[in-house]
Amino acid sequence: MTDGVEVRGPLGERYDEILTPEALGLLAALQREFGARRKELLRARQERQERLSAGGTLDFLPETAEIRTDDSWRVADPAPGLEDRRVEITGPTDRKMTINALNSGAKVWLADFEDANTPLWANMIEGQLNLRDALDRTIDFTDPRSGKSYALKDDAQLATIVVRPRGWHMEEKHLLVDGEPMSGSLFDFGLYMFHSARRQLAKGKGPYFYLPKMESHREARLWNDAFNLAQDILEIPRGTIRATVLIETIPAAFEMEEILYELRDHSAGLNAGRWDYLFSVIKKFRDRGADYVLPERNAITMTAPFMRAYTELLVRTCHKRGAHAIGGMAAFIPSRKDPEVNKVALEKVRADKTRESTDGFDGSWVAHPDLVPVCREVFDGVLGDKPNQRDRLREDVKVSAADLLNFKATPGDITEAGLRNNIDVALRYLATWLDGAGAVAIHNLMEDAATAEISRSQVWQWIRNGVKLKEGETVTRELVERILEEELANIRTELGDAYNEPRYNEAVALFKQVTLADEYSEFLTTPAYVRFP
Ligand SMILES: CC(=O)SCCNC(=O)CCNC(=O)[C@H](O)C(C)(C)COP(=O)(O)OP(=O)(O)OC[C@H]1O[C@@H](n2cnc3c(N)ncnc32)[C@H](O)[C@@H]1OP(=O)(O)O
Ligand SMILES: O=CC(=O)O
Ligand SMILES: [Mg+2]
Repeated sequence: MTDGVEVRGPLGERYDEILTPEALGLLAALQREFGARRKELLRARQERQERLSAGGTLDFLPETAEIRTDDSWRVADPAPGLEDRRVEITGPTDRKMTINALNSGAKVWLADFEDANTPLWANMIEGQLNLRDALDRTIDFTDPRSGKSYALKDDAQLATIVVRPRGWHMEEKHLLVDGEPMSGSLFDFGLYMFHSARRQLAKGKGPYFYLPKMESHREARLWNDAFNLAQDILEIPRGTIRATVLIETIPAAFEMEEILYELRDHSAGLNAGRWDYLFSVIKKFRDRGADYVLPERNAITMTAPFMRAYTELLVRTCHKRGAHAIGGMAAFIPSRKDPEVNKVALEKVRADKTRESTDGFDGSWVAHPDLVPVCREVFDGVLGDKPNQRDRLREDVKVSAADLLNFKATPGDITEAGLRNNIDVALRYLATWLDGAGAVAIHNLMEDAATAEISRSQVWQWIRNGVKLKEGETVTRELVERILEEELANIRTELGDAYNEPRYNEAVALFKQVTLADEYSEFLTTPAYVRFP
């Protein structure tokens, strides 16, 4: 037992290999050093929210202008395995998907403890075991249901692993340090560092991370300090870690350059996390009336002026500082059973990746192994043999604060079908999440924590602002409750024997909590997490 550390989660098979006294010692050191600062930064988010709800706005920070105008600094050179990132596959860390993702032909695998993951204790610990086993090449297994066997290809053919820990808002309630639940971010980061950093270095790569849902450069500084402490404790040189930051909140879009600067010795660039970005826009301006109400989710595309402003600025900022700019997730999922669905998905993804590669992104994300070839082909078209296009400076891009906040120019409506879709998708997703899976295909689209946040937040915002549907009816609690019952009945009929009554009952309760309550829940996953043992 490590002093002051209490493991509250059950100890499954081989958990002791992950929760060693030395690993717990690193977690305790990280939590003790940074736990209070994390809470302060979360309070700062709240204060900014209060200012926005009271009519304030967002702008580039005057106090950091010097960082933006100083042309002399650049981020670290790309680390081994991260020079060429033209295709990145994302996904959860269960055993089968770990092998499939590593074998997929993508350059990078984002091993996800965030949007695509339900933070069940078992998922968190077994995910770490799977990552470690993959590095030791002891992960081969046979699926007991299908009988299919899985094995890793040769190391040279495997994707580079980049781990995405949970965001700063999440806690790991199964691990108490001095009586308090520790930060989920530091838990995921610390365990991966402890078990996998040296293994990665032995393979000529390194401990690499994707950092989610940040709202300010001060949060990036916290990560940078955590990197330095972990590297010092583990006696790994500072600067070994590399981290790509997801720009996926609207406040962070105003601090891209400062975020790169804070992490410059550890930076591996920025990624345009479009789904959480949309969620953040809705969340931050949720109380601000009609001018801030976006069209229904499926109507908002990456060509909406405010989305273009954000992605164009991201490429410009990254390349100015020598950093990679990585594109986001097109949600269309291919099908091995339905050729028409497959064709549509491939066309949509091709169009999305074509826009990104033309804009100057150095690579992009896919959600499924069958999308790797199309993404690779599109980026091959602009990159050829070059590993990236960081030399495309995009000095033509001029983006103002008003461009980033230009929500009014977004084409699209709010219809009853849009409201029904938000309710239906949120219910199905919540039932899946509560069952332990954080990503699922619904109506041929990938759904994860970020997309579900958009659906439930739109419902809350439309009620709060008394939005009128295109058909004429005003969105009220009563209307949402009526449609909820209707959509639930449809799901029950469609699923038949597979309908899981208790799970859906729980999903309904959670949905009501996060859409009908006066008070807005900052994150869907916070009240959802309370429902786990
Ligand atoms: C907003 C954001 O943050 S985006 C990033 C976070 N979201 C994600 O990462 C989602 C990643 N994608 C997924 O989880 C999955 O693709 C899903 C849940 C959407 C669909 O999965 P499935 O229903 O299993 O798809 P499907 O049946 O077509 O899968 C075919 C095979 O590909 C595998 N596969 C599918 N997606 C992935 C993936 N992302 N990584 C690894 N393997 C995958 C499946 O395991 C399956 O393998 P098998 O043939 O050996 O059994
Ligand atoms: O994490 C990615 C996103 O789009 O959200
Ligand atoms: Mg996200």
